[in-house]
Amino acid sequence: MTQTDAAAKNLGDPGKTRRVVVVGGGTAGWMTASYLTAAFGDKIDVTVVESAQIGTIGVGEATFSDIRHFFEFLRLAESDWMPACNATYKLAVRFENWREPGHHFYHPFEQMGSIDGFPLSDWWLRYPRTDRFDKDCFVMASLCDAQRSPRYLDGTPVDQGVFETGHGEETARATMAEYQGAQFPYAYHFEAHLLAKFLTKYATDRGARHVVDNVVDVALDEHGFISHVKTAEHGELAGDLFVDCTGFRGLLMNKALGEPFISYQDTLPNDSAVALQVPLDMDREPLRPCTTATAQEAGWIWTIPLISRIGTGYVYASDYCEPEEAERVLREFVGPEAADVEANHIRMRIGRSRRSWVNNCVAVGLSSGFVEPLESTGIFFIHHAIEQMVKYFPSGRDNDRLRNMYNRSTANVMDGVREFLCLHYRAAKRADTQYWKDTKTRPVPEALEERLENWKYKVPDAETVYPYYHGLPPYSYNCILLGAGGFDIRHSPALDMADETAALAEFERIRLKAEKLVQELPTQNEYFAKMRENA
Ligand SMILES: Cc1cc2nc3c(=O)[nH]c(=O)nc-3n(C[C@H](O)[C@H](O)[C@H](O)COP(=O)(O)OP(=O)(O)OC[C@H]3O[C@@H](n4cnc5c(N)ncnc54)[C@H](O)[C@@H]3O)c2cc1C
Ligand SMILES: N[C@H](Cc1c[nH]c2cc(Cl)ccc12)C(=O)O
Repeated sequence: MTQTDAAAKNLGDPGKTRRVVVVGGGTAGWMTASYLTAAFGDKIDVTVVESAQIGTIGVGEATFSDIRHFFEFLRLAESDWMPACNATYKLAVRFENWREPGHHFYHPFEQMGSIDGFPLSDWWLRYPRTDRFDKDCFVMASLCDAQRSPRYLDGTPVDQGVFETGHGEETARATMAEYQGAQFPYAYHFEAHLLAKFLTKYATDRGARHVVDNVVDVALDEHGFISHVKTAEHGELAGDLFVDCTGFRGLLMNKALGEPFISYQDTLPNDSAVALQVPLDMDREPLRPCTTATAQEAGWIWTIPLISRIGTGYVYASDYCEPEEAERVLREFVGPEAADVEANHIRMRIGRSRRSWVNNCVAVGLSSGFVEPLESTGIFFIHHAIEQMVKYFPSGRDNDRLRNMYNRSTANVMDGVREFLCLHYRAAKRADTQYWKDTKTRPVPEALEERLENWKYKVPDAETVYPYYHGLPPYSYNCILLGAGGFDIRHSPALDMADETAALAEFERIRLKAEKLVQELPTQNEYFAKMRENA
């Protein structure tokens, strides 16, 4: 649709927000364009402008289980998008060597039970069945160790309960906020550039305009609102709302509008990464249904199994490790398969924009904020931002209240995830290098210091974790604290007197359910080999 078409559709009404210009064609840009077209159809006019010269970040392949709501909102079933994105399932993050060499534990997608008002983790501290908190309290930990698929070969999902949406699995349409309390049993891994390509078609098939060009200037009016962006070859792109999806550069939000950036670097020092895309033959190599985070001397290496390749990379602190050393460590970790693969070195901007919505500009993705991908939160931030953008969508220009509510919500999500990541380093037992020694003394957000002291006496629960919505449930904190081994946590004194019968029965129920599912479920390799056969 040309700008004149948009005018003809009365899209230029100053009292309405009808023309949305998205600058950037990475995961953030195309997730935003797709979601807005799904939300508002032809009531708004969406244009995406992306540079052919400036690349996307090229990584970002593991997700939260909440991402299911994004695809459902677009009315997409897994069969619609997973094959196009070489996607696999993710049951958990597997943390290796965070406690000591050779040790691993999981942070799974599975609610943790409670007995007589006490979390299962508290009962486990009083009556530990084994030395594996994760396997004793979560069925999924055993499925991860056995590298099982979360679906049977006929496609039936492992836990029917999570799909009771009232609409059937394929057409449920909901936001993350509507599902608080429920817990889907798995998330996904997918190839980032293939997802962007898939969503480009999804959005343009539904009317979004795609302009491949460089934005060379951002024009502000006398009120500091963006009137248009100027492109190298396609003239001016006018709009009512501009979405900055330009990545770490924050072209509109931080450069044109001058919105300050709040760094998290003092508490999260990992500011660099080097990534490899390593070919994988799923007929010969296992497809572990987890994202793996393997601790290293100055950071950690991610391993993300996809249908055709492994996404892997070393996230490290440049104060402790040079890029060349990081690449050497990564290549040694991967082995000979990495020999002919080009490395992608990335400098990460850790922190967030003070505000992510200023005047008529909303930043989404890396331009809004980012923390290292230890818990796969980048795409969750995008998804949350887009849902909130629709929730607080402006009627015109006078929307201070909507903007303020949006900015508070966005800041809380990122500040909360920051705390959760800081916890990983404080809770990690290892202290064998200066990097790991420093994790024990490095400052953390003040509120977290207080929470850490409290958690030594009482496992984390809804009353004692970060109080605002940030995507992570209390059980996630228990997984990290009791998995990483660096904290001595006491059980509640009440459990010295309470009857433990029901708790011990619950541990046995978990053990038997895990045993049964490991016997019944296919491996992820078997599942996707079957899907390939049926294609
Ligand atoms: C090392 C690393 C690992 C990560 N792993 C994960 C993960 O496992 N899970 C997860 O959820 N997230 C992860 N992330 C975050 C994830 O990669 C990003 O959130 C996601 O890719 C969104 O990026 P983006 O679209 O904001 O920016 P980018 O991908 O950088 O895209 C920026 C876009 O802006 C365009 N652009 C820039 N300037 C201009 C201009 N002047 N004119 C026109 N176009 C312009 C570019 O062409 C590009 O299309 C990771 C990030 C890093 C750095
Ligand atoms: N909103 C939850 C967040 C969550 C719960 N468990 C995990 C495990 C991992 Cl590895 C990442 C995020 C979460 C969800 O998306 O499931």
